[in-house]
Amino acid sequence: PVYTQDDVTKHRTLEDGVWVTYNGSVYDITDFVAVHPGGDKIMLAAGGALEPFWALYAVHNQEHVLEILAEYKVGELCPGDCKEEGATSADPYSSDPPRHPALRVNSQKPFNAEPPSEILSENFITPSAFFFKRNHLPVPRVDPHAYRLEIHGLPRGPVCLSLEEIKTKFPKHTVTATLQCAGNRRSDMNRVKQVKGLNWGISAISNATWGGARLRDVLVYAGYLPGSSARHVQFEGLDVDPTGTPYGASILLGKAVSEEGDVLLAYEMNGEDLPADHGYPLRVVVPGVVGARNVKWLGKIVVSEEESQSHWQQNDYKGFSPGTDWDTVDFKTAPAIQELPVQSAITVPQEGVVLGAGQGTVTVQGYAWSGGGREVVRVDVSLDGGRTWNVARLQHGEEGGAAPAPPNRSWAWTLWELRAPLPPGARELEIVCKAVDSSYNVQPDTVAPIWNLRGVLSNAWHRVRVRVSED
Ligand code: HEM
Repeated sequence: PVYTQDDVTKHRTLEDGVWVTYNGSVYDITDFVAVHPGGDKIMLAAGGALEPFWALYAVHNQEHVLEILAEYKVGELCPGDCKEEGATSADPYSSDPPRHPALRVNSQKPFNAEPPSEILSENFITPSAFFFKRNHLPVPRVDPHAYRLEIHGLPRGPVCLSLEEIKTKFPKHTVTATLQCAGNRRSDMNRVKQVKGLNWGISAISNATWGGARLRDVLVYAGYLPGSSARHVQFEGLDVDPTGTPYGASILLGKAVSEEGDVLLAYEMNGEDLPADHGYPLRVVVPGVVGARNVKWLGKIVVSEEESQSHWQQNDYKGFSPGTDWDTVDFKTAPAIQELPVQSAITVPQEGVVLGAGQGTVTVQGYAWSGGGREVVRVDVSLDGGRTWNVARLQHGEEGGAAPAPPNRSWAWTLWELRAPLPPGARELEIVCKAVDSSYNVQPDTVAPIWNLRGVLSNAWHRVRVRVSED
């Protein structure tokens, strides 16, 4: 039999059956779940594809694993996008791409979702399927042959480039860079007092290798010369609201033209064409700068004396005092967020888990990152709510074969780990982490003093409470 992705997605529990797909086939693995050597992690794949998980857990790249899987085959997956025709209703989201069911969805339309945090720190490079998705509008379907990028505001006059020209006229450059949503960890602020915005956990952050043309090279081609009075580079997406207004944002021209800014017009993510959710066929990647300025489905660039006048540049993505509320806020008084502050969070163990005292040690893992290319120089971890501290072992990209980042160009996150003896007799641990960047910026210890009405820039010490069993 042939099954659609929808048929597979319906099978996500032991009661309804657990189905997965692999290489175009469908498997009913309900009976295998209890005997899986890797434990109940297998349930993360329920209703979706195995490939992105097996990219994380390379132990599966062996023949005997495929032999086990073959025993559970029940049919084929409908090739291509087998959505029922006629469903192309007036819904502007009807052409959104399929997504992996393991993502934790914060909003379906527009699609906003984060990966389960326990898998976030499994790999230095986040597989694209699990990279957090933050869309403001429906995903535009762009024909790569008809695609054109317009560039305005430079001496050569309006310049228009096809995708092929962007790929062939300019050298390809790759950059490994972490993107973080301004609202990452907003749920911590919500616990202090309700804010407006998607209730992101700790996983609205991910790391990928991006490939494309340098924005600098494209601007120089369009006639950019130092000394112009322009200060900003505005970007417009091809994603539009019902009135036809596109998503828009801007960055400083200085960042865009700097030899060391590494700003890309990216057409590749992790060695493949950009996925639809990440801006196919072309997006901006602005390393060290808040996700919101990394405009996807890029249609237009304007070099200007002015910032982008878009809603998202002017009336959103700004920080305010904890004393400012929706009656008193004046968005004109705060600058648009560009570089983000130093951040870290604990991905393992998860809140509420029970550790076995018999093991004698606890392993704590997480991520740390800072904006503006500032390197993470230290991560401190406490097992007792912040009274005593240990220094975590940092894992920069080099262990994965990446070259060390030059000074002030640490665009990628740092994963870290601490293995420490369990404090004797402790029945409960309050695990805390905090990172230090190369400018010796530190994270604030509590959320309340940095609370703001939009719930952005949430970077207080991350705390996770776990219990220790008696055995
Ligand atoms: C039907 C799908 C799957 C099959 C047939 C399968 C099979 C296996 C097998 C045979 C091993 C032992 C490999 C060895 O040591 O030689 C293993 C280990 C493991 N699996 Fe899976 N697996 C599946 C899905 C998954 C998924 C979706 C995940 C994660 C989300 C996962 C996570 C793991 C982990 C972490 C281990 C390593 C455990 C350890 O190192 O002790 N597996 N799996």
